[in-house]
Amino acid sequence: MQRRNFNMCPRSDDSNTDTSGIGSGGILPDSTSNESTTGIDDSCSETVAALRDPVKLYRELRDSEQNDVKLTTSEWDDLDEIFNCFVKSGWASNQALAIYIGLSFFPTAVRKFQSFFKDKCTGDIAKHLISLGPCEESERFLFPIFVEFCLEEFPDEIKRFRGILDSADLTKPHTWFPFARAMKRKIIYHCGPTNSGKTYNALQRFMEAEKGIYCSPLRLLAMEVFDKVNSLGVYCSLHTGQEKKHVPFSNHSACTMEMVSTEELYDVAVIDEIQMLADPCRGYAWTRALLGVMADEVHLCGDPSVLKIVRKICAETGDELVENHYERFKSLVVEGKTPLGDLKNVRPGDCVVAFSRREIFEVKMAIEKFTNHRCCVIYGALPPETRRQQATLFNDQDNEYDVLVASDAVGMGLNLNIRRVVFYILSKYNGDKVVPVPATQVKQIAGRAGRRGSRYPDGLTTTLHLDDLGYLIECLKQPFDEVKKVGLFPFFEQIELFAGKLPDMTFCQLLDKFGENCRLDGSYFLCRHDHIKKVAKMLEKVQGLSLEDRFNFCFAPVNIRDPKAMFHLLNFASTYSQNCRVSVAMGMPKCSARNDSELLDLETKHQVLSMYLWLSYHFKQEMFPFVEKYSTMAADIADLLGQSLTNVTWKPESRNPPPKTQKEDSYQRPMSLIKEQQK
Ligand SMILES: Nc1ncnc2c1ncn2[C@@H]1O[C@H](COP(=O)(O)OP(=O)(O)OP(=O)(O)O)[C@@H](O)[C@H]1O
Ligand SMILES: [Mg+2]
Repeated sequence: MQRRNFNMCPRSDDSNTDTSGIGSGGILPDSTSNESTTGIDDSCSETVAALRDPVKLYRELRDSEQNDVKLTTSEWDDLDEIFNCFVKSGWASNQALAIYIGLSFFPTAVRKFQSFFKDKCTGDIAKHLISLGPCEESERFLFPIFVEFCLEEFPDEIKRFRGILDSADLTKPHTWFPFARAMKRKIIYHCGPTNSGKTYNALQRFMEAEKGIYCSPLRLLAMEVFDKVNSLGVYCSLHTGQEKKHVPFSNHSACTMEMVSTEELYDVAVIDEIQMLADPCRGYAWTRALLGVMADEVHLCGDPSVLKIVRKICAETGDELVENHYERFKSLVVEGKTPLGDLKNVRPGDCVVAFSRREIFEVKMAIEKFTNHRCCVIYGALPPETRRQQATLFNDQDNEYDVLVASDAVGMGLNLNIRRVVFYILSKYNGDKVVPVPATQVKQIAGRAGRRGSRYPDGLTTTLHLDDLGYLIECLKQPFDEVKKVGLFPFFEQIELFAGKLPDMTFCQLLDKFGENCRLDGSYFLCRHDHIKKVAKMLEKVQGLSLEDRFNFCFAPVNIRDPKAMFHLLNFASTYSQNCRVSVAMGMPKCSARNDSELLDLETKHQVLSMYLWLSYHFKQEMFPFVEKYSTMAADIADLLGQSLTNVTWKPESRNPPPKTQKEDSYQRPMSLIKEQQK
């Protein structure tokens, strides 16, 4: 492994080699005389101490007898204070990483060094240090001596920590895919705003190719491409975490990003929504696809935010990069002077966007109560099949469902007959507090209005409240932020190697340790994995799972805030660990939901079945033998959900309501007009 690259301490790996360049640099002629074992109260000798070669200085201390230096009590206290400062020094603890003294071991090492120093120090050194006091300069004086001390005293600790770091090395990720590196790939970046034809053009090449793969950010979009391509006469299969539809004789496939193979050869690969490289949670899947897919032509579709970093990555991989820039077919118009004001003013083709399940239903019910419009709904907890059914209902002209109420789940890539996007609200709960919706997301969602080829080719957008209009305009005007880092997450093999160095840790502790110790190049970040850790923690009580099984169970698609879904996942893992065939212990609902808790129950039931199907494709299939039965059940529940949504007449609840009390500095929105009306 390469040595860590730090500002100071360019030591060679041989701990017996003298260190040049550590410390103040000015080295006096060799002075082996141990002249000052008694106190020398002399500023000249203090300067001498400052200038001495730390390596030699350490050796002298080490080889000297116990000191008989005479210091006053307050001077000893001063020395302790200096060491207290040293042990807290961020600079010193970071520099110590260069010799593989880890952050957790650093305080112990410093305390041992402190005892050693107080036992052995000579008067001139002690006085010099005391004269510096607890400050950066004293840290810089002590550090190189500390380095020598550690190298001699803690070789095992250093070796162990070095092993850990070596196994948590995520640098140079482009070298992880030697087969893709052996190819001369041509990367075509379709770069532009929403509704500019990026995906359309990439798909043209995809369909012309002998063999192609389309990688989607969402199951729903993969299904849309699967349908579209098959309808145009190109046989195409579908491969998502939960579903494999093999179309006979097909050479084309539409998959979700996580499912793309880096072992199969393709002529054309399409990686859609490439800006998701920077997604804090799922970014690693885009990075893996970009670095690893084995295709002669790789088409990337997305906004310009990741263009620079893609250029950098292509320079590292040696791939040729072609950039195709696009403009929006028709510009998006903000209805500047007239916010909607009242939900009574919705018109056919409007999509009202809210960010919680409760608000979505609140809006739907208000519109249906106060107007003659009927609303379809799309939100994240709905199965893709139900979202698609709702989208079709909305797109279809021959019915009364002419308004859509949706969450940000509508934001990516979908082509809907939307004339105007109306933001009911421009803040959302991020799991911690209520924050303004990020500008990139606002643009993405507003970009759903006025799609080319739809019934409304001219797109409009506005807000319900006048107060929010300024923020909407600001978001649309903002240029795309340039992304500096893209996501990475270790493969199982990397975690396994790491676990080998820390055999007594639970999987959850391993993930924490990996996060603390992993090394990354400047263009990469480690993706957030709180979700995985939460599942790992729950599965700790399940005995008998191999590390690989645990790893795979932790990636199962589960809503960690839904206790019922978590309970089922725990059951699946327990049954699997006992080597028994896994089934779902759950009754099948007979009719559509009559109230909100029944609707929530349908959503959960579908998620549980969907999780089962996912597990069946990620574990030995014979352990999950009821795939057909549960697929049918899942489809039936998706239908029931669709029926339920058209009949909603009750007051909905949030699945995960945000805390009631809001901090004063958090984003506040005006109360909805409907609520005011109701008051
Ligand atoms: N050359 C074209 N001929 C006919 N239809 C087109 C053409 N280009 C794009 N379209 C249609 O315009 C709509 C928007 O195109 P597309 O989905 O490719 O946009 P996009 O830039 O990928 O948008 P987003 O960023 O939202 O994904 C689609 O319905 C697509 O079929
Ligand atoms: Mg697109």
